[in-house]
Amino acid sequence: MIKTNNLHFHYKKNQDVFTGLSFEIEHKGIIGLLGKNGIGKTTLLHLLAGLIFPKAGELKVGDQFPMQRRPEYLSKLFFLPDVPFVPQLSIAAYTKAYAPLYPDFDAEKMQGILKDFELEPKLRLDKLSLGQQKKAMMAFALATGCSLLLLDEPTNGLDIPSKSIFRKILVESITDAQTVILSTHLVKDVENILDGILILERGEIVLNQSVDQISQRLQFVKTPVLPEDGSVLYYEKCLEGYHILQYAETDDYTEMDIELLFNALCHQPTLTI
Ligand SMILES: Nc1ncnc2c1ncn2[C@@H]1O[C@H](COP(=O)(O)OP(=O)(O)OP(=O)(O)O)[C@@H](O)[C@H]1O
Repeated sequence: MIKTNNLHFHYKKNQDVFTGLSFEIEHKGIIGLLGKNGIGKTTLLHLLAGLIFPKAGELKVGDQFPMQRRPEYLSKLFFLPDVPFVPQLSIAAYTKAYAPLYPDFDAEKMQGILKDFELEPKLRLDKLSLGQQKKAMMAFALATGCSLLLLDEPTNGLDIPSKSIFRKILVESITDAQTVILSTHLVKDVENILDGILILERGEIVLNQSVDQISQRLQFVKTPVLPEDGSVLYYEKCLEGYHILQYAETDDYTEMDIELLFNALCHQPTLTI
């Protein structure tokens, strides 16, 4: 479980990023940390990775405090930054040097993912394009078997085929014991693979629910005419007329549109889902 309680953080005085952030994530699986540019997604991942420390309040992952940077926590955690740091090593040499830090590292899995991404282990990491570096590091991250994977903007810089390979590999690789938190402002890139959604807006978590809970409570409907019965929580104009978000009144399942939900919560952060 990930728990923050009254968490405060700023880089510079009088420029607060978080002033009392409190939330809990109990479920495992793939969790999308969504929010606009500059809202604090990377900051939250850095705090979870123990790279920066809370100014006040509590941040706990299971029974560990990330800021203590205990080896037993760090060996179960992998953080993949938006722009990965890569040494002047081949993928194979990097793996040989760093895999021993992760007790559950699966070399076969790494080879399989590299193959899916069409990368040869002999390639030098520092000579790859940004997208290729991200794919190589993604392969390493998934092979670590860490119980917490923090992926910052994982699809940023990937071409269109690589984005769908990434989604497929991620879904196939993750076990029930793992939690992946992936931050993105490209919500369409991760639609359909998320188990949970965390939306950050103006220093607060405005949505923290599983996709199942959201699908049970909300309906996403396209309609030529805007209902005037007060059932509409949020709407956007579209080619077919209106794309509306409303509370589910029937058991009919509708396909979730994360972008519509995200926009609804950015416009009305107090909306109760
Ligand atoms: N090293 C830093 N020093 C000072 N301010 C910083 C630093 N890193 C981030 N910030 C500020 O903290 C706030 C949150 O930044 P953060 O990078 O966490 O946002 P983000 O949600 O990840 O944005 P994006 O989607 O653009 O990556 C922003 O106002 C940013 O300007």
